[in-house]
Amino acid sequence: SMPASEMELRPFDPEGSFCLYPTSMHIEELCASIVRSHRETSQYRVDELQTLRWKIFSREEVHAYQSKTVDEMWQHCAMRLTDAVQYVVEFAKRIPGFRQLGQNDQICLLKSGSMEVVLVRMSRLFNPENGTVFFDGKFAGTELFKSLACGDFIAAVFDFAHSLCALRLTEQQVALFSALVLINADRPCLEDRDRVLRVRKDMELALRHLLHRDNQESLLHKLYQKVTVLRSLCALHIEKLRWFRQLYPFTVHSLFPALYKELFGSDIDVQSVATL
Ligand SMILES: CCS(=O)(=O)c1ccc(CNC(=O)N2CC3(CCCC3)c3nc(-c4c(OC)ncnc4C4CC4)ccc32)cc1
Repeated sequence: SMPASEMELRPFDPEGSFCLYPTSMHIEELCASIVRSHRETSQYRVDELQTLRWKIFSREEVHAYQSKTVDEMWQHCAMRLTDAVQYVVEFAKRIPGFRQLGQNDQICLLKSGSMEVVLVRMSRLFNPENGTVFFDGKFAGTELFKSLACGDFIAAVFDFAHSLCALRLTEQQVALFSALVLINADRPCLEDRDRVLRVRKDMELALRHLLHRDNQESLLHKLYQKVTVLRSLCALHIEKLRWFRQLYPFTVHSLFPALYKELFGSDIDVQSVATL
């Protein structure tokens, strides 16, 4: 988090909490704009997920998933993931300041951060009462993903969703935390780190402002701890992806063109997409 000294340096009048950096928005407006972007780009609203809680996969349906080959189940999951990643791309494009970054830095932040945001959003899809997550239209337990042959990874994903769920974040807090996860000035692939850092500082201010307003400042360090877990989960994910790609090179190859054509539409090499 930002040391107090830096807070003083920033042009910032306590009354209006007006910050002069690129977004030239009041922090209140910045919060409202990020929350709106999150709502507009969430595949499911929280109240919809509430009404769907009772829709759980039957034994036969679970068995059908478990009967898929490793290759088929990875393809199926990849499609679900690619849908989710496309919504995250839309969210990113609506974050004030993101579109003002260089094109390569926008792609760099998305390549390195979209999986982390998918994981943050997954906590909204998680039902802690029965440890299931909303996937493919119903709620599924870890056993549904057995044929992925990544039991340890899926268990870690569910554990993370459970632990984030336990913080009982509001939609606004999820929105601002997602923006903070995405606008990360430490990504190795960045070209203009300082520009990203300025947008990042606005995201930090917005989150601190919201947590102060919600009288939940104690959440801030818990959220920063979650960022470390996110990083390790994504590293584990990339390990699994590499393992899978060695086993099924053609499956992965057929997957990627759809992804980067859809999401990035620029001539980045397939290798870099694989690190998504
Ligand atoms: C991105 C395109 S790509 O570069 O071609 C690409 C890259 C990686 C893969 C393989 N990983 C994968 O499929 N994963 C990983 C993760 C778990 C950790 C993060 C997202 C995940 N999660 C789910 C999943 C859910 O898994 C438990 N539960 C609910 N929803 C979802 C999806 C968000 C809709 C569904 C698949 C899925 C495939 C394709």
